[in-house]
Amino acid sequence: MNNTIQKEFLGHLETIQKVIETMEEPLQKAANLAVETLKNGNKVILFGNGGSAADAQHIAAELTGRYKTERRGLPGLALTTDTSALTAIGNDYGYDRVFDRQVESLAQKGDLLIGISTSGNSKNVINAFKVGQEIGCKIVGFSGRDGGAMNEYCDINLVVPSNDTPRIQEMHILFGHTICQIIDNELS
Ligand SMILES: O=C(CO)[C@@H](O)[C@H](O)[C@H](O)[C@H](O)COP(=O)(O)O
Ligand SMILES: [Zn+2]
Repeated sequence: MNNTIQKEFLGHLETIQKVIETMEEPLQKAANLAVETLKNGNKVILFGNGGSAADAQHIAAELTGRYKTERRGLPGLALTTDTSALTAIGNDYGYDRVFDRQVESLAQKGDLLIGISTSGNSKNVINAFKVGQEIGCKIVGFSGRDGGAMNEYCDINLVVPSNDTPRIQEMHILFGHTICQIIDNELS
Protein backbone atom coordinates (compact mmCIF):
# COMPACT_ATOMS: atom_id res chain seq x y z
CA MET A 1 0.00 0.00 0.00
CA ASN A 2 1.54 3.37 -1.09
CA ASN A 3 -1.08 5.85 -0.04
CA THR A 4 0.22 7.69 3.03
CA ILE A 5 -3.22 8.64 4.28
CA GLN A 6 -4.52 5.07 4.05
CA LYS A 7 -1.37 3.81 5.81
CA GLU A 8 -1.68 6.27 8.70
CA PHE A 9 -5.40 5.60 9.14
CA LEU A 10 -4.97 1.83 9.00
CA GLY A 11 -2.08 2.02 11.51
CA HIS A 12 -4.43 3.87 13.85
CA LEU A 13 -7.17 1.30 13.30
CA GLU A 14 -4.82 -1.63 13.95
CA THR A 15 -3.60 -0.02 17.18
CA ILE A 16 -7.04 0.80 18.49
CA GLN A 17 -8.21 -2.74 17.70
CA LYS A 18 -5.42 -4.14 19.90
CA VAL A 19 -6.23 -1.58 22.61
CA ILE A 20 -9.93 -2.56 22.60
CA GLU A 21 -8.98 -6.24 22.96
CA THR A 22 -6.40 -5.87 25.73
CA MET A 23 -6.69 -2.63 27.66
CA GLU A 24 -10.23 -2.25 28.98
CA GLU A 25 -9.40 -3.61 32.44
CA PRO A 26 -6.25 -1.56 33.16
CA LEU A 27 -7.94 1.58 31.81
CA GLN A 28 -10.94 1.04 34.11
CA LYS A 29 -8.52 0.62 37.04
CA ALA A 30 -6.72 3.86 36.15
CA ALA A 31 -10.07 5.67 35.89
CA ASN A 32 -11.08 4.28 39.29
CA LEU A 33 -7.88 5.71 40.78
CA ALA A 34 -8.70 9.12 39.26
CA VAL A 35 -12.29 9.04 40.59
CA GLU A 36 -11.11 7.96 44.06
CA THR A 37 -8.47 10.73 44.06
CA LEU A 38 -11.01 13.44 43.21
CA LYS A 39 -13.68 12.11 45.59
CA ASN A 40 -11.08 12.29 48.39
CA GLY A 41 -10.41 15.96 47.60
CA ASN A 42 -7.00 15.27 46.10
CA LYS A 43 -5.75 16.42 42.70
CA VAL A 44 -4.65 14.93 39.40
CA ILE A 45 -1.22 16.11 38.19
CA LEU A 46 -0.11 15.44 34.61
CA PHE A 47 3.17 15.84 32.72
CA GLY A 48 5.06 14.70 29.61
CA ASN A 49 7.25 16.01 26.80
CA GLY A 50 6.43 17.31 23.31
CA GLY A 51 3.08 15.98 22.12
CA SER A 52 2.62 14.42 25.54
CA ALA A 53 2.98 17.87 27.17
CA ALA A 54 0.04 18.94 25.01
CA ASP A 55 -1.89 15.85 26.12
CA ALA A 56 -1.15 16.64 29.78
CA GLN A 57 -2.48 20.18 29.38
CA HIS A 58 -5.48 19.04 27.38
CA ILE A 59 -6.58 16.53 30.04
CA ALA A 60 -5.94 18.94 32.94
CA ALA A 61 -8.17 21.50 31.20
CA GLU A 62 -11.00 18.95 30.85
CA LEU A 63 -10.95 18.77 34.66
CA THR A 64 -10.71 22.44 35.61
CA GLY A 65 -13.04 23.44 32.78
CA ARG A 66 -15.44 20.73 31.82
CA TYR A 67 -15.54 17.59 29.71
CA LYS A 68 -19.11 16.96 28.52
CA THR A 69 -21.34 17.24 31.56
CA GLU A 70 -21.98 20.38 33.59
CA ARG A 71 -20.31 19.84 36.97
CA ARG A 72 -18.09 21.68 39.41
CA GLY A 73 -14.48 22.39 38.39
CA LEU A 74 -12.08 19.63 39.42
CA PRO A 75 -8.43 19.94 40.48
CA GLY A 76 -6.32 18.99 37.45
CA LEU A 77 -2.86 20.45 36.98
CA ALA A 78 -0.33 20.14 34.14
CA LEU A 79 3.33 20.67 35.03
CA THR A 80 4.13 21.79 31.47
CA THR A 81 2.59 25.25 31.43
CA ASP A 82 4.59 27.44 33.82
CA THR A 83 7.47 28.67 31.65
CA SER A 84 9.09 30.46 34.57
CA ALA A 85 9.23 27.27 36.63
CA LEU A 86 10.29 25.17 33.62
CA THR A 87 13.10 27.55 32.63
CA ALA A 88 14.30 28.19 36.17
CA ILE A 89 14.39 24.54 37.17
CA GLY A 90 15.80 23.51 33.78
CA ASN A 91 18.47 26.18 33.95
CA ASP A 92 19.47 25.63 37.57
CA TYR A 93 19.03 21.87 37.98
CA GLY A 94 18.83 20.46 34.42
CA TYR A 95 15.98 19.43 32.17
CA ASP A 96 15.68 16.01 33.84
CA ARG A 97 14.47 17.79 36.99
CA VAL A 98 11.70 19.99 35.52
CA PHE A 99 8.86 17.77 36.72
CA ASP A 100 10.15 16.21 39.93
CA ARG A 101 10.93 19.59 41.47
CA GLN A 102 7.36 20.72 40.74
CA VAL A 103 6.00 17.45 42.16
CA GLU A 104 8.03 18.04 45.32
CA SER A 105 6.57 21.56 45.53
CA LEU A 106 2.94 20.90 44.62
CA ALA A 107 1.99 17.25 45.18
CA GLN A 108 0.51 15.88 48.37
CA LYS A 109 -0.06 12.38 49.66
CA GLY A 110 -3.07 10.88 47.87
CA ASP A 111 -2.70 12.96 44.69
CA LEU A 112 -2.62 11.07 41.40
CA LEU A 113 0.32 11.57 39.05
CA ILE A 114 -0.25 10.78 35.38
CA GLY A 115 3.08 10.69 33.52
CA ILE A 116 2.89 10.43 29.74
CA SER A 117 5.83 9.02 27.74
CA THR A 118 5.56 6.95 24.56
CA SER A 119 8.93 5.30 25.26
CA GLY A 120 8.29 5.04 28.99
CA ASN A 121 11.85 6.23 29.47
CA SER A 122 11.88 10.05 29.61
CA LYS A 123 14.08 10.86 32.59
CA ASN A 124 12.11 13.87 33.81
CA VAL A 125 8.96 11.72 33.95
CA ILE A 126 10.75 8.90 35.79
CA ASN A 127 12.29 11.34 38.28
CA ALA A 128 8.84 12.81 38.98
CA PHE A 129 7.48 9.30 39.66
CA LYS A 130 10.32 8.64 42.12
CA VAL A 131 9.56 11.80 44.09
CA GLY A 132 5.81 11.15 43.88
CA GLN A 133 6.32 7.68 45.33
CA GLU A 134 8.19 9.15 48.30
CA ILE A 135 5.34 11.62 48.92
CA GLY A 136 2.70 8.87 48.75
CA CYS A 137 1.08 9.77 45.43
CA LYS A 138 -0.74 7.24 43.26
CA ILE A 139 1.04 6.77 39.95
CA VAL A 140 -0.39 6.04 36.51
CA GLY A 141 1.71 5.87 33.33
CA PHE A 142 0.52 6.36 29.77
CA SER A 143 3.25 4.70 27.71
CA GLY A 144 3.96 2.43 24.74
CA ARG A 145 6.54 -0.01 23.36
CA ASP A 146 7.53 -2.21 26.34
CA GLY A 147 6.49 0.34 28.99
CA GLY A 148 10.16 1.22 29.61
CA ALA A 149 11.52 2.32 32.97
CA MET A 150 8.04 3.54 33.95
CA ASN A 151 6.99 -0.07 34.66
CA GLU A 152 8.97 0.00 37.90
CA TYR A 153 7.17 3.02 39.39
CA CYS A 154 3.55 2.82 38.22
CA ASP A 155 0.56 1.48 40.13
CA ILE A 156 -0.88 1.09 36.64
CA ASN A 157 1.13 1.54 33.44
CA LEU A 158 -1.13 1.78 30.38
CA VAL A 159 1.25 0.40 27.75
CA VAL A 160 -0.12 0.88 24.23
CA PRO A 161 0.81 -2.19 22.15
CA SER A 162 2.66 -0.26 19.42
CA ASN A 163 6.18 0.99 18.65
CA ASP A 164 4.98 3.99 16.66
CA THR A 165 5.05 7.24 18.69
CA PRO A 166 2.14 9.04 16.95
CA ARG A 167 -0.14 5.99 17.11
CA ILE A 168 0.73 5.61 20.81
CA GLN A 169 -0.08 9.30 21.41
CA GLU A 170 -3.44 8.92 19.66
CA MET A 171 -4.35 6.17 22.13
CA HIS A 172 -3.16 8.30 25.05
CA ILE A 173 -5.60 11.11 24.31
CA LEU A 174 -8.35 8.51 23.94
CA PHE A 175 -7.40 7.15 27.40
CA GLY A 176 -7.53 10.70 28.76
CA HIS A 177 -10.95 11.38 27.29
CA THR A 178 -12.32 8.03 28.45
CA ILE A 179 -11.09 8.68 32.00
CA CYS A 180 -12.76 12.12 31.84
CA GLN A 181 -16.05 10.50 30.77
CA ILE A 182 -15.86 8.06 33.71
CA ILE A 183 -15.11 11.01 36.03
CA ASP A 184 -18.16 12.85 34.62
CA ASN A 185 -20.31 9.74 35.22
CA GLU A 186 -19.17 9.51 38.84
CA LEU A 187 -18.86 13.15 39.89
CA SER A 188 -21.62 15.05 38.08
O1 LIG B 1 4.68 14.62 19.40
C1 LIG B 1 5.74 14.09 19.13
C2 LIG B 1 5.78 12.97 18.17
O2 LIG B 1 4.49 12.67 17.69
C3 LIG B 1 7.04 14.55 19.74
O3 LIG B 1 6.94 15.91 20.12
C4 LIG B 1 7.38 13.70 21.01
O4 LIG B 1 6.36 13.91 21.97
C5 LIG B 1 8.74 14.10 21.57
O5 LIG B 1 9.74 13.67 20.68
C6 LIG B 1 9.01 13.55 22.98
O6 LIG B 1 10.22 14.09 23.47
C7 LIG B 1 9.07 12.02 23.05
O7 LIG B 1 9.26 11.63 24.41
P1 LIG B 1 8.63 10.29 25.03
O8 LIG B 1 7.25 10.10 24.47
O9 LIG B 1 9.55 9.16 24.65
O10 LIG B 1 8.63 10.52 26.52
ZN1 LIG C 1 3.17 14.51 17.72
